[in-house]
Amino acid sequence: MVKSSVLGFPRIGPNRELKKATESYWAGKISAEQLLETGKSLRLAHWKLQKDAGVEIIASNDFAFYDQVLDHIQMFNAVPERYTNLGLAPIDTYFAMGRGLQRAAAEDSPAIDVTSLEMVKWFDSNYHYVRPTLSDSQTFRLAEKPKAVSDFLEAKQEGIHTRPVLLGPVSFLHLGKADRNSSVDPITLIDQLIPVYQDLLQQLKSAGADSVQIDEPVLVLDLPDKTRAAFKAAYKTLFESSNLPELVVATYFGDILHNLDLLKATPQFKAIHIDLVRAPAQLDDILQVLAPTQIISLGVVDGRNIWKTNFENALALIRKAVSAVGSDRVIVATSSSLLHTPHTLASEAGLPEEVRNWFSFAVEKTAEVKILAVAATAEQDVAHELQSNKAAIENRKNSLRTNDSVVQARQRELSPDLYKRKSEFPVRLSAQQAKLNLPLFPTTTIGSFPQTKEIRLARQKFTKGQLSADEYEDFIKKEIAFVIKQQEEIGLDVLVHGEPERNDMVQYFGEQLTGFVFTTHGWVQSYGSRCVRPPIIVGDISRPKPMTVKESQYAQGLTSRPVKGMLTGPITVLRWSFPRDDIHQSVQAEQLGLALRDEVNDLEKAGINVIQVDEPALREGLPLRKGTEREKYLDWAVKSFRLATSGVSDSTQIHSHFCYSEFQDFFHAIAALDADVLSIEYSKSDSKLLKVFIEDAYPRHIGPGVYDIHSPRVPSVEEIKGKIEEMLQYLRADQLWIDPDCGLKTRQWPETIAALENMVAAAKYFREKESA
Ligand SMILES: CN1c2c(nc(N)[nH]c2=O)NC[C@@H]1CNc1ccc(C(=O)N[C@@H](CCC(=O)N[C@@H](CCC(=O)N[C@@H](CCC(=O)O)C(=O)O)C(=O)O)C(=O)O)cc1
Ligand SMILES: N[C@@H](CCS)C(=O)O
Ligand SMILES: [Zn+2]
Repeated sequence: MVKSSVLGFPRIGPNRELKKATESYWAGKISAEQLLETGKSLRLAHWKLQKDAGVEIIASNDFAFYDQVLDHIQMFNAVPERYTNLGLAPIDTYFAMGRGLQRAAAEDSPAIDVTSLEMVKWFDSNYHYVRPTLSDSQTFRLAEKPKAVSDFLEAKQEGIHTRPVLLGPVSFLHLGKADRNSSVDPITLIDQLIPVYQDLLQQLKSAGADSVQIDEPVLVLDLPDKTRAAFKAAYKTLFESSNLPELVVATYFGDILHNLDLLKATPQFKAIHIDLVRAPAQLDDILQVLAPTQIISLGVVDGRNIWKTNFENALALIRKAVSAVGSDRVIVATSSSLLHTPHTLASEAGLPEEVRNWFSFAVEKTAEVKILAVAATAEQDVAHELQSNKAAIENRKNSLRTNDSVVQARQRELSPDLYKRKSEFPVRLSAQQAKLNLPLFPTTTIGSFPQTKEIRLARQKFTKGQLSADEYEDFIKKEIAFVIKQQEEIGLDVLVHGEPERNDMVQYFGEQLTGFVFTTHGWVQSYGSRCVRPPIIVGDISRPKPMTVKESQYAQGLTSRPVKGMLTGPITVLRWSFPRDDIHQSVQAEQLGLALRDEVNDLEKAGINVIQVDEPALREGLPLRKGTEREKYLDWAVKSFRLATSGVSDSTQIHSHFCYSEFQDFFHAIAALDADVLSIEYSKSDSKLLKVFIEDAYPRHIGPGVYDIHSPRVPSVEEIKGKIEEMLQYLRADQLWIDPDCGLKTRQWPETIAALENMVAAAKYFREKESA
């Protein structure tokens, strides 16, 4: 019998119960016990719904209060000393690593001030994980009550037999980094880590787990030889241990053909899971190398998008595997964890019926794996489901909703001059300076200011019709006026309007463009308690009318300082939405580039002289492996940005922003954007990262972030001065801008003002020093 399997389920709950409970706990409104209770009820609900759907292989330990990698850091006692020293309860140590902790001294406790561990993107997704941060004297020790074991037992107690999921040792180390003041290469710690896995796996076996899913997603990457060697040696040692459960190695987000020898060398894995949504062509080769009793787990239901699975295509792959190895050695599965998909379509009352029938969220995908597993050997038992799937796929293919002849005609007429600014940077810079007259070390922010409870509530009231359009507009105007006043008082040089009118930097644009539809409950976790509701691209995209001009123009009218117009770039809108899978993403990016070009030009016409086009997702879109695909991607991605930004005059200053600092592997593309000013995330990075700007003699302006915005802690003036000093080792004073790592929407006002005041003071110090 072909079994069905879900590699992991979204944990936030149908109504973001986890987010609400976690934030309430942080605010001191509920106890740790109440938070743990919410976690437990979500886990049980999610296991139960999978069981009720008939899924045979259900994951446990896929739940996390903040992040699953952070869970492993704590489970292996790989917690840096600066957190263990604080004497906090385990759950608070956990959150301190996730989000930092700053607490004033009280009678019975000293002051606490720790930054968070670095958070980075999980492969090419919009999810962030907490990076294992390891020291030269690193040791690992299994927690007394490992979470993977207690979660397994919790499910068992409810009569649900699960397959625990662990992040594998090679991925754990490969995704980690050396702590500051350490230089350890994480993968060299593998021999110390393996005994911990041995112990954990044995404990899981004793608890009753017959099989464990061990995720080694790094197998889809180009791995250095030392990491490949570590994989072979680590699993050789593991498989020599007695009393282990069966191990299923899971890979996702790409093919593993370039690392196939590693799997050939480890035939003891009971099963191999592969992502056939991303890389269907790998199936043939994998089938060739399966060991005689090894099982193949086929990831045919997309864990990264919301489209209904094309059952006919999926069944073709499943049948191929069944005929090669027999039905008992085939599992039908989600391509990856369903973490990246919203909870259920059942909550979406507002979607047009035609479109709704094209989608499948986590609950519906859970049903899909089961239907496909049954269909593999007993098609007639699910004939009705197969028929309605076919009808939905056909309906989407033939829908008029997807085609807009005007957009398509405009795309056919694009000429090379649309991608080029009028003059080179030096000419533009003089024109911009003449207009803006900015000091050395100009200060600015990245766009958003605190999205307060009042702002969100006002928007909610407006959406529900409890506030009229005029009332809402007045409310937003007041917010903008407040933000402008604060910035003037703080002494910033280039101001922003603060983005109070935006629910999210992508959703807001999607809502104003044709070709998109929206959910009301389609939340997906982005990091920690933060969620996003990605819009869904269903058809050709265009901009019926200006999207941001009113707010920017209003803000500019309130001040004599320049106000930056603020847009989200084509690649970021594309990647943080659920894209179409029926046309190439480059076509969608081009449509977005054109829509944004119109907006940039309209902003300029409205008197906005500085325009920022955020592209934080540019890096995420980079194919995970090196090679020609990367260059092809970068070519169309850069073009879409240039299409959006090249229509302006020399004196209009184009900024772009990236909240990551890893440019090394595609710096040429960042340079090719030809933006006048780049702001990048930097505060938690090694200063050597800036070397790339010197090596390439980067001529334009750069604002590496001087403080972390994910944490409520306020950086001191001295701390910020230290950062600027570091930057000056690599960047010229006349090209350096001073700004935070990213937008301030998740912060509260008091810490925002305090941090920005310190930032401005630090900038002024260098400004004076330079002109002395
Ligand atoms: C810059 N980042 C972003 C990413 N992806 C995006 N799509 N957007 C981004 O900004 N990826 C990388 C990073 C990740 N960073 C963040 C930072 C912050 C958030 C965040 O704050 N998310 C909010 C939800 C934002 C939103 O859509 N808000 C809506 C709805 C608000 C809401 O919950 N309303 C309540 C009622 C009001 C109340 O009680 O508060 C409700 O509907 O029940 C809005 O503002 O209107 C979050 O809360 O998690 C995400 C990613
Ligand atoms: N302008 C946006 C960029 C976030 S990446 C903001 O400030 O929130
Ligand atoms: Zn950012």
